[in-house]
Amino acid sequence: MTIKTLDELISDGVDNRYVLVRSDLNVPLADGKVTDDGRIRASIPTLQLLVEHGAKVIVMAHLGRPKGQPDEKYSLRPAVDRLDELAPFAVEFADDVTGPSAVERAGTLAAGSVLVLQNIRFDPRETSKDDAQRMELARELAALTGGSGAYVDDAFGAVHRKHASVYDIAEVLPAYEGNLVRSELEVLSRLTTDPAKPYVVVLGGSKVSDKLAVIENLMTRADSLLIGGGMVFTFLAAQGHKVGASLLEEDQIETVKGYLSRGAELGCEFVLPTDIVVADKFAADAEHEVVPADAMEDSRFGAAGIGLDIGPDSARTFADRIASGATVFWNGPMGVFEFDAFAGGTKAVAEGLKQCSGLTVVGGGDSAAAVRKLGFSDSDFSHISTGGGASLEYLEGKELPGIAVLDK
Ligand SMILES: Nc1ncnc2c1ncn2[C@@H]1O[C@H](COP(=O)(O)OP(=O)(O)OP(=O)(O)O)[C@@H](O)[C@H]1O
Ligand SMILES: O=C(O)[C@H](O)COP(=O)(O)O
Repeated sequence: MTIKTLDELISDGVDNRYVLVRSDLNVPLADGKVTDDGRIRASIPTLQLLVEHGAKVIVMAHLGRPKGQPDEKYSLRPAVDRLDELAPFAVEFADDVTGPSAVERAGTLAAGSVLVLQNIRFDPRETSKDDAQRMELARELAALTGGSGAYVDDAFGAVHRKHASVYDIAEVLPAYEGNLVRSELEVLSRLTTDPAKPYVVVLGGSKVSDKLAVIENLMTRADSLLIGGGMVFTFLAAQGHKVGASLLEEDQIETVKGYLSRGAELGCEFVLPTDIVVADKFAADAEHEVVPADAMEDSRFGAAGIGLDIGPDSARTFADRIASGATVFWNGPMGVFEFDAFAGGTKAVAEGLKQCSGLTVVGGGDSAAAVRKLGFSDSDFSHISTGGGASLEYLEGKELPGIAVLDK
């Protein structure tokens, strides 16, 4: 690979030059306030370096999945306010993408200043499947730099998206890899190239079918795969157990059966929970009880019971396995951690990673938010990835468009 680095851009000289940076400021919000600012913090070092070297920095970022038009609910304003609070430099905001506000503010931007554009996904061309549409937007974005700027991709969380601000822009302006993208790739490559053994992978969360593909790839590398969260029930169903009203992807049961037998052939052990916390409803104040994983419908809620966390015995087993791993990758909460009663499994897994002396990597927006919400700090782990889907697609061995284009 011959990807140009941020250091190369800096040494070429950025003083008084426009640099368009793609950052991932896609953070969770509640009541208009940022509830986990991990991604914002992670985006600061690259911006700061450019500011210190006198660049005129224009940041492109998205928040959520608006439908290609302005929608106040998805305004980047709260994320930008938080960036302004945290960063050692002032941050301006344009309330459109390439409209009059962006053009005016970019035109008057001083050297060593940062301007963030409104949610790039307010423009339907950003995510368009039509190459010409995306390229048209990319050219408008490049025009904000007077046509002679540079592009830096620092949005690791979005490198798996073939979007105008991630992909096409790199064909219009000289393109460089931001330091966040570089450090993420460095750590993740240690999970795919000769990881120290035992290599333990912990998967949970609710996006079951998204994560099944990663299992296929990791089975050939990991020594054990610990399965929790909403994924568990498709695995338990594949073993012939009833799972009540829990999250279940019936059309994936056959695939999972295949994984279970292939895992055994490859020497990759699937570790499933032996007990489950079953509730009467999906709510913080739900009635709940712990039942064996192979007899979920024996709870007092019968077939209406919903599995919302792994049980305490499973949590202990998982934590012990994790603590004695040499390489651990974790994606996806073990239960509905947003409700205190169902956060036990996630907390135990995070504790296991904290105790582990090997390489510990947490990937996934919700997983990162979960560990912080549960009182853990970034220093309890070797690395908390800012990428959810991006880190999974990397581990699946898929080509990441945002990286591939930097190598063109
Ligand atoms: N048993 C369960 N039933 C239903 N939902 C669950 C269960 N266990 C965990 N979840 C939910 O899974 C969600 C997180 O899943 P997700 O797959 O999005 O995780 P992630 O990969 O860390 O996040 P992201 O995709 O944002 O990077 C949480 O909101 C949690 O409440
Ligand atoms: O949250 C993420 O994983 C990234 O910000 C990408 O967001 P997306 O899945 O909406 O493209």
